[in-house]
Amino acid sequence: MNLLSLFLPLIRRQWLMMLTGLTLAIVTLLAGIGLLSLSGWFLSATAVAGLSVATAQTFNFFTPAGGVRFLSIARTASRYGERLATHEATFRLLTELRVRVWKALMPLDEARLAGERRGELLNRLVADIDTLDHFYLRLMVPMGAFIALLLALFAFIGWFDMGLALTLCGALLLCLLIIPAGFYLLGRQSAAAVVNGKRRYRLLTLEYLGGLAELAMFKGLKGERALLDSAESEWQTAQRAMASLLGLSQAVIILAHGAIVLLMLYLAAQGVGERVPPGPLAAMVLFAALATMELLQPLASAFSQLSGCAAAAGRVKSLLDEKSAICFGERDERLSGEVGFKNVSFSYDAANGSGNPVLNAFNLTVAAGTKVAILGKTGAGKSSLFALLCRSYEPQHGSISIGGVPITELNERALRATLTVVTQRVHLFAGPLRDNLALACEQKVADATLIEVLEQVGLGYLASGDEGLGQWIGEGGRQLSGGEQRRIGIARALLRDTPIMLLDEPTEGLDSQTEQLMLARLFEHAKGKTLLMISHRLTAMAEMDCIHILEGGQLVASGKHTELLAAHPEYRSLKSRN
Ligand SMILES: Nc1ncnc2c1ncn2[C@@H]1O[C@H](COP(=O)(O)OP(=O)(O)OP(=O)(O)O)[C@@H](O)[C@H]1O
Repeated sequence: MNLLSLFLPLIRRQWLMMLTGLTLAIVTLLAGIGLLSLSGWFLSATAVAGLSVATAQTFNFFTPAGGVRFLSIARTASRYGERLATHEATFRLLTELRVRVWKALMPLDEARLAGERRGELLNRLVADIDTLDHFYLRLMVPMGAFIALLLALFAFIGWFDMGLALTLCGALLLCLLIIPAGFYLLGRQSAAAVVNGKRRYRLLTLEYLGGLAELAMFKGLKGERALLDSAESEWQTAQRAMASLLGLSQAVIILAHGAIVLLMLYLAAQGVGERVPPGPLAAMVLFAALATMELLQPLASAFSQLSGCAAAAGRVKSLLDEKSAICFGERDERLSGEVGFKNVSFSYDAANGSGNPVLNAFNLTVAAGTKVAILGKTGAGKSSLFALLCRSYEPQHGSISIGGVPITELNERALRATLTVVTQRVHLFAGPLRDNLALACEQKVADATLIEVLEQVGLGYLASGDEGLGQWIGEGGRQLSGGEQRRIGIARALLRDTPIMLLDEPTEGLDSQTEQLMLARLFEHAKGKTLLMISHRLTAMAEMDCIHILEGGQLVASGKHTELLAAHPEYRSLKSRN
C-alpha cells in the first residue's frame, strides 16, 4: 500500500518516460523471441529444403535471412533505447521522490526532528529511496513486459496451433503466479533484514566517525568497534541469505523453463496445427519456448526484493506524512521591533505529560529600539525564550508578539526577515568562507562587503590568503578555532539588517579584549534596533536599558545595572563570580 501511494502521484507525472521504457522493453523481448523462433524455423526449413534439388532451388533464403538481420538489429537498438528510457525514468522518479522527502523534512519543527537521529534521516533520504528504484526497474517493467509478451506469444503460436499456445502460455502464467508469490514469501524476512542491516550499519558508522576523537580519548574505541563489527556481520548474514535465495530462484526458473521446453518439444513433435509431421514449424515453436527464458529470469529476483522495497517505502512514507506542529500564518509585513511575551508557559516534553515547565506564566515586554539583557543560571530557560520567538517550538499557553502582531499570524518569511540570531553554537558548512557568510543575506552580496565585515570581527586575515573568500571551511568549520567560529556567527549577524537582534551568549569563549570589541561592533550595528542579549556574565550590562533575571520560569527581578547591583544579591553574586 505504501509503495503504491508513494508511486502513484509520481507515475501520473512521469508516465510518458515510464511508458516509453516499458514499450521499448516489450519491443526488445518481442524482437528476441521473434529472432530465435525465426532462426529456428529458418535453420530447419533450410535443412529440409536441402533434401532435394528442386526444393533447394525454389526455397526463398533471402526473406527469412533479412528478417533475422532486421530482428537482431531491432533487438540491439531497442535494448539500448530501453536501457536509456528506463534508467532515465528511474532517475526522474528517484529525483522527484528525494525532492518530496526533502520538502517534507524542511518544515518539520525542531521538536519533531530532535527525536530523529541524523543518520536515520540521511538513510531515508539516500538508502531507502535508492532501494525504491527496484519498484519500477525490476518490478513494473518486467511484469508489464511479461504480460504483454504472454498475449503476443499466445496470438502468434495460437495462429499455428491453439493447443500449443494454450500449453505454453498456461505454463508461463502458472510460473508467473507461483514463482513470484513463493519467492516473495521466502524473501520477506531476508530482504527486510538486508535493508534494516544496511540502515543500522550506516547509522553506527556515522556515529562512530563523528565521535572518533572522544572514543579514542576515553578508550571507547574497542566497544564501539565491536558494535560496528557485529552490525556489519548481521548485515552480511542477511545479504548471504538473500544471495542464496536469489541463487535458488534462478535454479527454480531454469528448472521450470527446461520443463516447459521439453513439454513443448514433445507436443510440437506430434504435430503443429494441421501439419503432421510438423517439419520446421516444430523448431519454431521450440525456439519460441526457449526464448521465454528472458521473460522468466527477472521474476523471482524482482519479487524477493519486494519486501525490502515495501519496508523502505514505509519509512519514506512515514516521513512524508509527518506534519510540523508549527503552522505559520499569512501576514507578511515589515514589523517594528517591539517584543511581547504574555502569560507564556512552555515545557519541552509536554506531549508526554511529564514535562517540567521551563517557562511558567512568563511575561515580558521589550520596547522597540531598546537594549535588554536576560540573565539567569544555566538551565534557567534563557535560550528557550529565543527558541520560542524563532518558532522552533510552540508554547503550550500564552502568546508571543512582535510589533504587536502575534507571531502565529506571521508567515515564515516575515518572521525570519524580522529577526537576526547569534546562537550559542555557530554551525559552519563544509564549503567556501564566502558561502558561509553570504547565507546570512537574502540578496547577493559583494565580496568587498564580506571582507569588510570579516575585518570588523577581526578575521580579515582569513580572506587574505591565495584563495581569499574561496577558502574552504572544513566540515563543521574544523579548520577554524572555536573563537573564530563564534566570530563568523557575529559576522553573519552584522550582514543582516533586521529590527530585532537576538544574541545568545555571543562572546562566550572569547578573551576579554576580543569580547569587548565584538560587543562594541554588535551594539553599534544594533543602534535603532531592538537588542535582546542572553548572558550569565555582567559584561556590558551598564549599557543595557533594562536587565531581567530569569529564575524558575519567571522574571524575578528587573532594572538597570546600578539598580540591580544595589538591590539584588543574586545579581551581585553573578558579578563576583566573573
Ligand atoms: N531541545 C530540548 N529538549 C528538551 N529539553 C531541553 C531542550 N533544550 C533545553 N532543554 C531543557 O530546558 C531547560 C532550559 O534550557 P535552556 O537552554 O533554555 O537554558 P539556558 O538558561 O539557556 O541555559 P544555558 O545558560 O546553560 O545555555 C534545561 O533544563 C534544558 O535541559
